[in-house]
Amino acid sequence: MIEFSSVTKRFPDGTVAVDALDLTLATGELTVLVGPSGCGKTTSLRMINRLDEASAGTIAIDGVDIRQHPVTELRRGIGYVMQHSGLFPHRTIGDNIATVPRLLGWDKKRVAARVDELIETVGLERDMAKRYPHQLSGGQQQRVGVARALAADPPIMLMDEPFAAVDPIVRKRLQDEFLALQARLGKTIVFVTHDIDEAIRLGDRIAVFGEGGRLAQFATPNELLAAPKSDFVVDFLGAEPQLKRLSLLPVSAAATIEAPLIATGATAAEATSAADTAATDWVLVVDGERRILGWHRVADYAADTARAPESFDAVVGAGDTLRAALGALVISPLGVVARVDADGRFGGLLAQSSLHRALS
Ligand SMILES: Nc1ncnc2c1ncn2[C@@H]1O[C@H](COP(=O)(O)OP(=O)(O)OP(=O)(O)O)[C@@H](O)[C@H]1O
Repeated sequence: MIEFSSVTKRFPDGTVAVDALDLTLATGELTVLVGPSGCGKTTSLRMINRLDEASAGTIAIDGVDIRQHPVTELRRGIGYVMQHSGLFPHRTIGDNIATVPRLLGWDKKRVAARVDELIETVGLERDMAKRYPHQLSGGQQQRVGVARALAADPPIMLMDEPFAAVDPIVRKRLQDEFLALQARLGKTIVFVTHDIDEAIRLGDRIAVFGEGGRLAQFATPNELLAAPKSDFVVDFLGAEPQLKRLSLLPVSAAATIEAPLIATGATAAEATSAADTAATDWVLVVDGERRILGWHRVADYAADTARAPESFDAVVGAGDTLRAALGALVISPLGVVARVDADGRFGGLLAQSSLHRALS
């Protein structure tokens, strides 16, 4: 746990970068500090590893004031990923990653094994260890930056806009990989960005900073989008907060509605009864494994039970988000989306009311 208590940072020229910050960052969570330029995010981050010293207040890690230990000891437990990767340009990738383990006096074999392991962990090729930073793409350099910060397996990681310098497609890939990595490693991460969408994607919790280094709101992404505390936060969240919420919620978060299902070869009476129960004028046809074969209007089916079903493509997987469900819903001829499991078996129907209830 990292705890800011009434922390203020005033620079010698009088600039108040952080103003009376109270903030508790939970162990094992990824907390994002987000806000407009100059609002004190980086300064807050740099105070945790004492690259900047607080002018007033205290910062404690697991209940111990960070000033109680020598700085070198403090930093040993804190990985730091800088904007633009901050790699040493004249050292190879391997040597860059090995920086902290060597400082800690690990023997050569252990350092080499750790470098190999980390290069793979962050999704690079092993032979890249011999290259120099300028021989890598921006995205690859950022991966090396992450590997270097992870080298001594610190419990805490500070990340200052680590993915800001790469294009949106690479950024999204790095974010996905990083989320998968964090799911495995469970580090306590403090992540600075000015990009609210990145904050929403990555954060377990988000601290929104306002002008003058004051905390505007601290909440989970869903809480933030559902109940922004001030006009400033509303503005900062940007357009379509409800769509952003849908992209955070899994399909499983929405209640399903009654589904008019029939098996192939069902009688007209069975189809009518299924449709009546679900208050529809159509039915979905499933096979013996509950895989969707298509749909019929009940009236058409009653006239000819041998007719081929219409195709039904409005389908989402259980692991998809409600935003994907909404995308499928708007092009669904029946105004519903079917949830299916990994084997394509029917798992329930969602309608607009399902999404509405999930958001309210
Ligand atoms: N060494 C310094 N001396 C004086 N003022 C500083 C110093 N470092 C930062 N500041 C000021 O403190 C304020 C907060 O800066 P900080 O870098 O923490 O903001 P930020 O939210 O991280 O901004 P950005 O997103 O642009 O990086 C700014 O007004 C900045 O100009």
